[in-house]
Amino acid sequence: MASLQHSSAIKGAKVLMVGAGGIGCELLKTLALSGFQDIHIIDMDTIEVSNLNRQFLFRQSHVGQSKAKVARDAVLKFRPHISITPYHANVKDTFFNVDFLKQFSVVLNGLDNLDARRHVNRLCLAAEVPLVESGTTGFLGQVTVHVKGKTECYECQPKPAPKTYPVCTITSTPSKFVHCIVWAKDLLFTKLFGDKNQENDLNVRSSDASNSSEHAEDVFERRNNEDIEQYGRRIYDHVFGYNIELALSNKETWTNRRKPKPIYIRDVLPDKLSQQNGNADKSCATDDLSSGSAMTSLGLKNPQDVWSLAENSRVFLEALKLFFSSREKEVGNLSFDKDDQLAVEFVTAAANIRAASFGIPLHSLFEAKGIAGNIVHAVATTNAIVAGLIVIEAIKVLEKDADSYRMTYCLEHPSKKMLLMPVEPFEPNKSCCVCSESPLLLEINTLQAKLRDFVDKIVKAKLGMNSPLIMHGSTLLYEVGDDLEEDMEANYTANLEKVLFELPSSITGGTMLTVEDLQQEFTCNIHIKHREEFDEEKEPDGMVLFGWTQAPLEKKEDSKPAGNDVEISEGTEISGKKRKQPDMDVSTVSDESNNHNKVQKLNVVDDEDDDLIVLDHRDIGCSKNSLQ
Ligand SMILES: Nc1ncnc2c1ncn2[C@@H]1O[C@H](COP(=O)(O)OP(=O)(O)OP(=O)(O)O)[C@@H](O)[C@H]1O
Ligand SMILES: [Zn+2]
Repeated sequence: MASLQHSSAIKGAKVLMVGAGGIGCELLKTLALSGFQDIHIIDMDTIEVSNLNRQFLFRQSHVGQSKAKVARDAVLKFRPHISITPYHANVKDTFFNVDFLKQFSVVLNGLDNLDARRHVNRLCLAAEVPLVESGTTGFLGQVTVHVKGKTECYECQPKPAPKTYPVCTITSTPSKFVHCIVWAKDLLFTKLFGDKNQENDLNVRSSDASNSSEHAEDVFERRNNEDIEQYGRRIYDHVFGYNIELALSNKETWTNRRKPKPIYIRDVLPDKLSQQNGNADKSCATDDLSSGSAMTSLGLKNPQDVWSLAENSRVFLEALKLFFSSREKEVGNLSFDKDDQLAVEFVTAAANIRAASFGIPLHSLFEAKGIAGNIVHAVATTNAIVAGLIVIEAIKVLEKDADSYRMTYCLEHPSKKMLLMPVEPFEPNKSCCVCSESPLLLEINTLQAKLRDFVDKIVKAKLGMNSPLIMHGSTLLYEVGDDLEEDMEANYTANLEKVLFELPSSITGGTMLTVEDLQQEFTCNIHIKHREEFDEEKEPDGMVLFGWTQAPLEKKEDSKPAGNDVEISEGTEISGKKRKQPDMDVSTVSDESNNHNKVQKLNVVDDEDDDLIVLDHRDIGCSKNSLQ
C-alpha cells in the first residue's frame, strides 16, 4: 500500500512504458494497481500465440491484435478510471522525438533489444527524463535507474559482445555442439537456401580442390535435371564426407586433436530412400499438411528424442527436399529463423551429422532449437519481480530520492537466502561518449575503407544511430532524411562509395569527425587514426573503435573495443569512483567468496557449453533471445 507521500507522487506522474511484452504486461498491471493514473504505452508488435503463456493480459482471441491496445483494454477492465494511451508503433519512429519524451515524468523500459534500448536512453538523456531500464533472462533479471548527471546512463557500461567464434573453429575444428549449430545455420543453411552470393567459408574447400574436376564446379549449384534426392545426397557427401577427408589431409591440424570421421550417405542409408520413407514422397505435395515438416513426414514425433545418425540423415535429406519442392520460391532468400520448423529440423540434422563426425554428443531438436535460436525459456515470476522493482524505482525517481536509487539484480540461486541484490548506481562514466562529450578513437585504413563501411560498421552498428549526419569541419559528408534535395541526396550516395581519403573533405589520420543523430539529439566526435593492418580473425570489421571502455586510451594500448564485456565487480574503478557495496547485509555478501562473480555474471548466462550469452542484447548477432 503506497504511503500518502508516495501516492501524491504517483498520482501526479505521467509515465511512458516502452514494450508491452513479458515485462510490460506485468508492469502495466502493477502500475495500475499501485495508483498510477496516466500511462502511455508504446509497442510495435501484435500478439502471438507464443506470448500467451506469460503475457497474461492477452488471450487467444487477441492473437494478431496490437499488444499496446489490448494491454490497455485489459487493464481498464479492472481500473476503468485511469488514462492509458496506447501506441502501436516503433519507439524509433520520428513521432517519438525529444519533445514527445519531455511530457513524461519517467520512462520505463520493458524492451527486448539493445537497439531500442540505446535509442530510448538517448531520447531520455536529451529530454532529461529519468529512465528505469530492465531485462530478464530465465531466472536472471535486472532493473537499473538512469538519471542524467546523477547516475550512469544505459550506455556508460559497454555491453557484453554477443558470443562469436573463430571462423576456423566453426569451419574446421568444432569441439562443442554449438559450433556445429553455428556451422549448420550460418554456413550450410545460408549456402543452400539463402543468398548464394554471400561470402561463405564453406565453399573454400571445393575451390581448393581445383585439380579435381568434380569439385571445381560450384557443388552447391543443383545440376540440370538433377533429382532433389540425388542433389541432397551429393551435398551430404560433399560436406560430411569429402570436406572432412580433405581436412584430414592437413595432418598438423590433428596432431593434438581428435580426428573427425568422414561420413558418406551410402554408409548410413540405403540407396533408394524415397521408397523407404513411407509417406515421404507424399510430403512433397504442396497441399499436404505435413509439407512444412520433415519430422512429420518421417513419422518422428517427439522433439525431445535424440535421433540416431540414420534418422538425422533422413531428416537432412527430407528437409532439403521439402525446401526445394514445397518452398522453392523462398530458396535463395531464406535466412535461419528459429520459428521456422523446417529450418530448425534441417539445422538440427546437419549439426548432428557434423557432431557425429567430430565425436561430439548429438542433441534433440528441442535442445538444438534452443541453441540455434539462443532461447532461454522465460520465467513469468522473474518478469513479475522485475516489474515490481521497476515500480519501486519509478516511485523513488518521482520523489527525487536519489540516495535510495538502486540497481537490483535477480539472482538464480539465493545468496544467504536472498535472491535480490540491490546495488547503488554508478556515477556517470566520464568517458561515455553518449552522456559525456568524450571523443571516440577509430583506427581505420583511410586509404581503403569507404564511407559506406564507416556508416554501416561504426555509425549504425556500433553507435546505434538511425538518421546519421557526418561532418568533417564545416563539410557535410553524409546525411539522411526525407526532406533532402535530390542533388544533395545523389551527392551523399556518391560519397558512400568513396574511400575516406578521397572524400570532398579528405579523412586522414588526425581528422576529427562529428557524427550526429538529430532524432536522438546525440552527437559524438570521432578521432581518426590511420592504420593499415588488421587481424582478420580478431578485427573482422577492418576497423576498431575505442572509447566505450572506462580505461584511458592513452594508458592502455590494448584497451578493449566497443561492445566487449566489462566485468563489474566491487571495487572496480568507474570514472574514478569506486563501486559501492551492495545495500544489503554486507557481511553476507563479502564472506561469500564467489558472490561478486554472481554480479559479474548478471550480464551473461552460462549455457551448458560454457558459452557466454548476453542477457540484454537479444537482437544482435547470436545474442540471447528469451521467451519472456
Ligand atoms: N523498437 C521497438 N519499439 C516498440 N516496441 C518494441 C521495440 N522493440 C521491442 N519492442 C517490444 O518489446 C516487447 C518485448 O517483450 P518480450 O521480451 O516479452 O518479447 P516478445 O516479442 O513478446 O516475446 P518473444 O520474443 O520472447 O517471443 C515486445 O512486445 C516488442 O514488441
Ligand atoms: Zn553514459
